[in-house]
Amino acid sequence: MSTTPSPPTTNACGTCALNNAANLRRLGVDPSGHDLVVALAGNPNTGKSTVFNALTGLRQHVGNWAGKTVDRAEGGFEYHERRYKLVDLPGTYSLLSTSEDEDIARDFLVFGRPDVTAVVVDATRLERDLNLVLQILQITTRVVVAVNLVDEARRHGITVDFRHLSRELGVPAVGMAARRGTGIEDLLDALERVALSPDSFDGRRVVHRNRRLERAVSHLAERITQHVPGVTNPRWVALRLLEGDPALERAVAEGRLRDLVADPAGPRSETVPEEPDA
Ligand SMILES: Nc1nc2c(ncn2[C@@H]2O[C@H](COP(=O)(O)OP(=O)(O)OP(=O)(O)O)[C@@H](O)[C@H]2O)c(=O)[nH]1
Ligand SMILES: [Mg+2]
Repeated sequence: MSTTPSPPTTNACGTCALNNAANLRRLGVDPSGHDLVVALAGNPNTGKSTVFNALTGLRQHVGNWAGKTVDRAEGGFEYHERRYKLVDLPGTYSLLSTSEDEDIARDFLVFGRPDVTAVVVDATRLERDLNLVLQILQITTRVVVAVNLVDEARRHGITVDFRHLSRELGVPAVGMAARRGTGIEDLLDALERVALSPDSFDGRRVVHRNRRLERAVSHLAERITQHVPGVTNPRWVALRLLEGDPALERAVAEGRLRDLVADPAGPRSETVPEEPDA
């Protein structure tokens, strides 16, 4: 497990999103001129745009997602002399591919493989919002949970135990009141830690209580890993294939699965963290 971050350059960092530039461009995001790529995800109305503005100021560009009518904002910021590209994903309650917004957010996380994803959640609706966090953790464990609206929560007598939340999820959870700019520094620090030392975190993966489903997912995930060494999220791919996800089925049929889901640096040093049986 590496705890000493090395500067991320395209040549030195095998797992950085920049090595995935072709896929990023296909998704309509040009990462050139940046060292790291950060996605901003979250349920609608949790303060994503407020966080986005607090991080990027006026340095942002607004357009559409490639071939879609859905708005896309991207911008940049610098932190500790590294240039981060920030991509605002559409607000969604899930990633189950039941709407164009969900497709866009999901495809960006799976195929764009950002270095880190900040998931903005509403401190007054944590239970609802953690559903999306758990779904995202199935795809990538390079996650920071930005618990926004803590000022609003306080007014309702709600306090959040961030250390406990972070321990339970296996990734950093930081408190924010983005409208006042509170918590931005903590967010930046957590984004940097996850982006530079992703292997230091052990994001929670859901294990299915249905044994037959769990067996099928594990079996298929193993086959996928054999077929595509370096695949970053074999359990997620397995689950989607079992569900009959047309995009992934097409990728398998056309032999493109490797291009979409594999790490260019080859197999990662860690295995997918598993939970004990519930
Ligand atoms: N009290 C309080 N209000 C906030 C905070 N952050 C955002 N808001 C307010 O919450 C509302 C929604 O914020 P947005 O930033 O537009 O949320 P969003 O997630 O981008 O919303 P959609 O793009 O519509 O999904 C706005 O009225 C913000 O001013 C905060 O930290 N505290
Ligand atoms: Mg918004």
